Amino acid sequence: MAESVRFNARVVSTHGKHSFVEKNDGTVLEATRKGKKGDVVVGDIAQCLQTSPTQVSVEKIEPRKSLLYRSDDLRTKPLAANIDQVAVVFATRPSYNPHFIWKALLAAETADIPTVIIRNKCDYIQDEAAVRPFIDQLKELGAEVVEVSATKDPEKTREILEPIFRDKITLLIGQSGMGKSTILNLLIPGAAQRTQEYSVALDLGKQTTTAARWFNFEGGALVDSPGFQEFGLSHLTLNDIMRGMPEIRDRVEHCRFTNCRHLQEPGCAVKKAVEDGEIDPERYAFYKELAEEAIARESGRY
Ligand SMILES: Nc1nc2c(ncn2[C@@H]2O[C@H](COP(=O)(O)OP(=O)(O)OP(=O)(O)O)[C@@H](O)[C@H]2O)c(=O)[nH]1
Ligand SMILES: [Zn+2]
Repeated sequence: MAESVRFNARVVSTHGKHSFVEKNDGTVLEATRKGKKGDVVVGDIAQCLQTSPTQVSVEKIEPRKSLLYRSDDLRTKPLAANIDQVAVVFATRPSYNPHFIWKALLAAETADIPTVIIRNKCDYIQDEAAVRPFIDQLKELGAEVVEVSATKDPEKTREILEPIFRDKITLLIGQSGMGKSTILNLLIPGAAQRTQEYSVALDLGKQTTTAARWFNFEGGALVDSPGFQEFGLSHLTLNDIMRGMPEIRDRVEHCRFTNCRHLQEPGCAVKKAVEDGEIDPERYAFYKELAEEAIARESGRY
């Protein structure tokens, strides 16, 4: 093949310095990025220059329609690019962390990406009473929630999820063990095995695939992210947090001070709503924790 062949291709997985891109015809090629490290994100459209029959060099990344981040104390990492929606999978067993789901909602809201929440394992009917208030609250917060049982009723699960995922690029996230892989494999048989093939091709071993992976699905795509227990938000500002929580955002105009941070300020409409039982104390505690962290970060920065 001529060395000067150039084309655009989708980044379907990243592994440190290496990534894989998929051409329109379905061919997957190994890609390297010269000079710049770590700026290739799953979901990116990469301008490629073919360097061998199986390899390309990424020359440039096309402008992104969206970019979702997650962060820890040390750094902020892009999770996926160009996604249309985030699907958060959770189940009552093993136990879920409400903060994980709230943080995912907040991160997506800040990145201007809609969210759908998938409650899996609804065959555990004995957990129904405990989980219902949480689901009702998610709906009140404006989230779309669907309930499925990927192993007990795969047919129905497919019926519910197909129309949600069709023609869209969806990032799947969830804490470990919630059934994300089961759902992915139900919709795209063999998806989990394909993930391993990438690692084998690069001789990376099974453990090294830690970034997101792209799978074409019915005119759109499912992007699988690694199971993680925490969804860090240290890239958000205090303003992002206030604007990203509907029950805070809707009350700020009634606070006495226009720059109210809803912590110790007198005449705060948010704190009043907590006292009056209109805002869930747990949601306020979640806000307070994130807000205090953001304030500490912002004051440390200047
Ligand atoms: N009872 C029940 N079990 C399920 C359901 N869906 C998945 N499971 C089981 O839950 C366990 C975890 O499922 P996985 O699909 O591996 O979970 P995951 O979210 O991909 O977890 P990680 O691989 O750690 O990210 C497996 O034993 C599944 O068989 C369900 O609808 N009901
Ligand atoms: Zn206030």
